[in-house]
Amino acid sequence: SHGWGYGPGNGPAKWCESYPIANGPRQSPIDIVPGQATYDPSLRPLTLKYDPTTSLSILNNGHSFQVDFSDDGDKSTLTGGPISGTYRLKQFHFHWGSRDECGSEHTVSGTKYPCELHLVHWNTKYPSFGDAANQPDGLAVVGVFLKIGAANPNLQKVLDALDAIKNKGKQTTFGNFDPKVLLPASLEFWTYDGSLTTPPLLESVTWIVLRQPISVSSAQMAKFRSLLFSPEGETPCCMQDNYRPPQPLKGRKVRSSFK
Ligand SMILES: COc1ccc(N2C[C@H](O)c3cc(S(N)(=O)=O)sc3S2(=O)=O)cc1
Ligand SMILES: [Zn+2]
Repeated sequence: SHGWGYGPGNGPAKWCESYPIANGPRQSPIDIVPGQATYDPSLRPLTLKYDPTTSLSILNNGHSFQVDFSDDGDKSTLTGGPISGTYRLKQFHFHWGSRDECGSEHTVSGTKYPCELHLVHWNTKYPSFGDAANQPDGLAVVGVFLKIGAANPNLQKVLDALDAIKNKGKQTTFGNFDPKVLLPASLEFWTYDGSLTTPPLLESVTWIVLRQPISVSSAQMAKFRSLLFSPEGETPCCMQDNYRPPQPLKGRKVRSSFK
């Protein structure tokens, strides 16, 4: 079937046809304008406690690749920041461009980064991820920008696994990985109420976008682009430009954890 994607016929401009919430009041991503963000001293520091024994597998889902975590306990959690309660890590994935000048979903004063990491967490006040994903405070996604610079050794284990999941639907085991190694030194952040940036575009995400990027080399970016959107046996289609452009702010306030 003609499922959603990032091509001319099924890309972000068309998603509203099957997902009318695409034009909703709290869509993501957005352009973050630091000068218009409000410093909020009531925001607590972010606390990310990840246990490498919860990492399970790595999957090419046909629109990105994701590393999945076991979330049947509170071993890998997000607390603090703008959220109350405990959110469990479910998966992380990336969005990237066909070239180093584009690829991130959030932008900063219009600046695009070549890649953006999303760490997806769900609110344990709800019985399951699926329930949480349909609640206005159900999900919290930590966004991390990747900036071209020195090769990032902490990315290499993830990138080395990509040869095994080249095509849509391929999955392989991916144990003993601590996603904390993918975080920058500073956990200063911007936060705002938003949505999933892919269908079903649910408006259930508290976004927490870190101010400091991590590094990635151009060669490492080429590795991301070696993945395929297409299943084995179909015409190969490089996985790249899998990002949604910034959406209207519609009166939302962006808060910062820093002055
Ligand atoms: C209830 O229906 C569902 C709820 C959530 C999902 N997911 C898949 C999405 O692609 C998606 C996109 C995310 S992003 N780019 O961080 O905004 S996070 C995320 S997901 O893993 O939560 C699927 C079905
Ligand atoms: Zn994402």
